[in-house]
Amino acid sequence: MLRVVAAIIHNPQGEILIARRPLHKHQGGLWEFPGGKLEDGEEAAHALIRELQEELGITPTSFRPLLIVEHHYPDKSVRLEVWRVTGFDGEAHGAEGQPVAWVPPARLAEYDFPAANTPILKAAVLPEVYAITPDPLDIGGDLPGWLTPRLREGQWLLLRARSLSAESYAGLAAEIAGLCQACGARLMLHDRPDLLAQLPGHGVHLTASTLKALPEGWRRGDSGIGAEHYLSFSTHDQAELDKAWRLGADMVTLSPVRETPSHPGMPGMGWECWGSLAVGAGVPVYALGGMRREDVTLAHRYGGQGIAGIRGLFQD
Ligand SMILES: Nc1nc2c([nH]c(=O)n2[C@H]2C[C@H](O)[C@@H](COP(=O)(O)OP(=O)(O)OP(=O)(O)O)O2)c(=O)[nH]1
Ligand SMILES: [Mg+2]
Repeated sequence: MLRVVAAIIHNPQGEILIARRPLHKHQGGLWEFPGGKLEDGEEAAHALIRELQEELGITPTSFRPLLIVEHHYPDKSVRLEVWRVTGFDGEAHGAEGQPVAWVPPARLAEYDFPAANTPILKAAVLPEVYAITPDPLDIGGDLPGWLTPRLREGQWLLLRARSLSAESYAGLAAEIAGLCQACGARLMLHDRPDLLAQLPGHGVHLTASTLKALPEGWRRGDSGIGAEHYLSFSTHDQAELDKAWRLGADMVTLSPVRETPSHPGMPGMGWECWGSLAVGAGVPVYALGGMRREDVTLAHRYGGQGIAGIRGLFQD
């Protein structure tokens, strides 16, 4: 397997840098995230710095692992180790004569990328905050009413409502899908891939017990989860993270970072342990368990995509 590093580089305007692969190269003519092959015995972080200096004339100063994608082309297999770069020295330009472009994340879909890039393009637009709805019972029953003033464009929402029957959940999900669509928010269904077909939902979040029950040969299509949908799993340890990655997760939550009132007696793993798991997960990881907004910075420092949670993550 060919080991490659690739970079999602952000500028202060929130745009992402892409480059066009020279025609004569593998996957030539398609757009890519700058990067290249590791040299023998080279560390990934070193390769990242070297490739960005060679290809763009910049030196990354702030970066972290984001995801790992293994893809089999008919002619070769690649392992793309994708990093997020949020700070760099120098002015990015096509140092090897290749066209480059700064693109707002929402417009990446207008460019043609190699097939291996599908999960990378999905990861590129993931938010920092993955908000989980409170149970309707805990906020007086009217979740749509509670959500309406709190929903924001670009927000991601996991609709969790454990107190509802399967049928009531489907009805509520339909209503909230409408609210999300109206304001440009994204809806993740809780453990209900069966509803994806009828709802303009964006994805599904499967619990750790569902993950455990899924056979190793499971593929997302088996449950009606398309390549365009986001697939997320709840995980708590290395074994669950590994399985989520093998089953093709686009993102995961990893918990509990801290002990929470909802799981008394379940001690938090703490940031050090959380970070050591998140960095090697191969998939964007959200910290869950006692999160406050200001914890986003910590989640990033420890190699995560951001934070997930219920209380404190909705703006009033
Ligand atoms: N850098 C990069 N490579 C990608 C992406 N998607 C994708 O399938 N690839 C594949 C194409 C290539 O087979 C491989 C990267 O090799 P490369 O041609 O960039 O390697 P390099 O920069 O070291 O180039 P060279 O020394 O061979 O000229 O990974 C992507 O987004 N970025
Ligand atoms: Mg390259």
